[in-house]
Amino acid sequence: MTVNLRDPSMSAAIPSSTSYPPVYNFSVPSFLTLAQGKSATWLYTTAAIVLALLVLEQSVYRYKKRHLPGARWTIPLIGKFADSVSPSMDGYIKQWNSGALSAVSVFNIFIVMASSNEFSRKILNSPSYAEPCLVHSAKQVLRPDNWYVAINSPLPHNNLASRVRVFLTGKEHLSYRRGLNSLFTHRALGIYVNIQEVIARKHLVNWLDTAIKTKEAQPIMMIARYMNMDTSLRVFCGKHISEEAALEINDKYWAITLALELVNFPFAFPGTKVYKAIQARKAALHYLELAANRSKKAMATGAEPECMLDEWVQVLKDPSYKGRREFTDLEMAMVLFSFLFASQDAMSSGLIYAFQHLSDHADILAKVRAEQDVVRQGNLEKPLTLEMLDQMPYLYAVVKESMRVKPPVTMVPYKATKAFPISDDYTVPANSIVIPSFYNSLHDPSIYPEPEKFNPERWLDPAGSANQNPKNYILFGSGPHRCIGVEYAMMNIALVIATAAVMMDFEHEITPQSNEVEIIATLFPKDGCRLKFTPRNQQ
Ligand code: HEM
Repeated sequence: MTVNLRDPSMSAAIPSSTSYPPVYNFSVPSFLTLAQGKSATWLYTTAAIVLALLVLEQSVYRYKKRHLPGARWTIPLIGKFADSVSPSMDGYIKQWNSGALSAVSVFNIFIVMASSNEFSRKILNSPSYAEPCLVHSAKQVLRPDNWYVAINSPLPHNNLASRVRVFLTGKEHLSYRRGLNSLFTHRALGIYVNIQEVIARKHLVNWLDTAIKTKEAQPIMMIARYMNMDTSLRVFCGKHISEEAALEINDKYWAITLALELVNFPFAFPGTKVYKAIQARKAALHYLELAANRSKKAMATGAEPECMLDEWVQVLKDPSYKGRREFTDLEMAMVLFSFLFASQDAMSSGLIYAFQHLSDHADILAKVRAEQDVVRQGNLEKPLTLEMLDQMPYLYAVVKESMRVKPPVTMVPYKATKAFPISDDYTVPANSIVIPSFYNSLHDPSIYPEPEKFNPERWLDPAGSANQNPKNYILFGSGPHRCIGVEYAMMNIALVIATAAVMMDFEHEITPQSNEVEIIATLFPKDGCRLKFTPRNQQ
């Protein structure tokens, strides 16, 4: 991060009240002197107040920062706003490497960045001191009238009816989340894997068709995002959502990704990014609500669950289910939307880098294929099942390693709800943002020798340092808010690359931007990962 420090000596150049205003050599009409005298006083007062505020701003920053690494002075009013507008990986790495804890201020919001595994885990596992917090635009997109209020005001429980619950905190979060866990059981994943397989094949066939026509490499960024969205919507809603609706949600969802900047125009006026994102959310919620309604009707006929909604409706009907209660269509839709919100960018990033890593390492791709041949017993059309995936340790090592090298989510903002004594010599001031970062944990050379190297083998040795230090693999978070979709996410990325590996060959067109990272909510290769596909064995 570049530090554009304002020269502290500049404050000395501000004229003192004794030398200002300068004396002019012309006479002032008498009717103006009174007004001039008043405005001069007003000017002095304003200047004094501004100066006092600027001094106060610096003092508060210095007081909160104490000995932590970080700029000695904060840029008045905006702090490191410029860095947050166009974040760069190099900038973040510099910040993380400046210390296990470091300080930064943006628009007078005091931020403590934690880069070590110890401190990052401590933040994630200290719910009585810190809780997740979303950037302002995310609150607006996720419906400010629900989850945001849910966290900040002690409303009676039944008033929480139409809120996205996954970002709740404390006991309410725990009990709500326990209910959602039933959507990711082994039984449920068994239903999803069939859907994922069908959707992945459908999209990969389309990728191949286009490639055969154009005979050129194409960036997979947007087509992979679409595959991912289609998969999520089918897994969540099955046949209760139409092709057209899935397409519309996908088209509009990009507006949501683009709105997830740290700082956005504060009002959602038409034309602003946040406005477009809110329109996209409204469209998505409309279709998801319809799907919830259709699922309830289908399950009432005694049909077998075919998607996440069906599974949920079925579980809720079970008289022995502890968290049994009614969920409105809108409530269900909002939970599904929060899953989309939590997963679309992270999953797309994970998937795109998995393709990039595999196409850059022919030897590793060959091993993935060899494993596929064995488990599929030579039948490459054979649909994958959970049991088959369980027999693919190499494939899972590839997925795990790909996301270690390029973690989709590098940090998660939390807020200190009270003074948080994070270390022996530093207490995070109450109401500061405190950000656990994952990158250094995942690139620690003492745990992952040659950390930049894509080396799936490191996960195959149970006694190796990678497997011996599972706490370092903090990619999905830790503690009460750890990602609820871990298994599902791993399974989906594994399934897509396994299917792609058996269906086609892919060649990476390396450009000067291939190894540069673009941060759009999550990490992406700057050139969108340009791949040339050909049907396998038919080059
Ligand atoms: C590669 C894909 C994914 C990555 C890297 C990822 C990463 C994360 C991370 C880092 C967190 C925050 C954890 C914390 O604060 O300790 C999180 C939370 C969450 N994730 Fe994921 N995630 C992924 C996929 C998914 C999927 C597929 C779903 C759902 C279908 C999902 C749903 C959620 C939810 C609901 C939360 C909030 C949990 C809570 O507050 O209790 N994620 N994820």
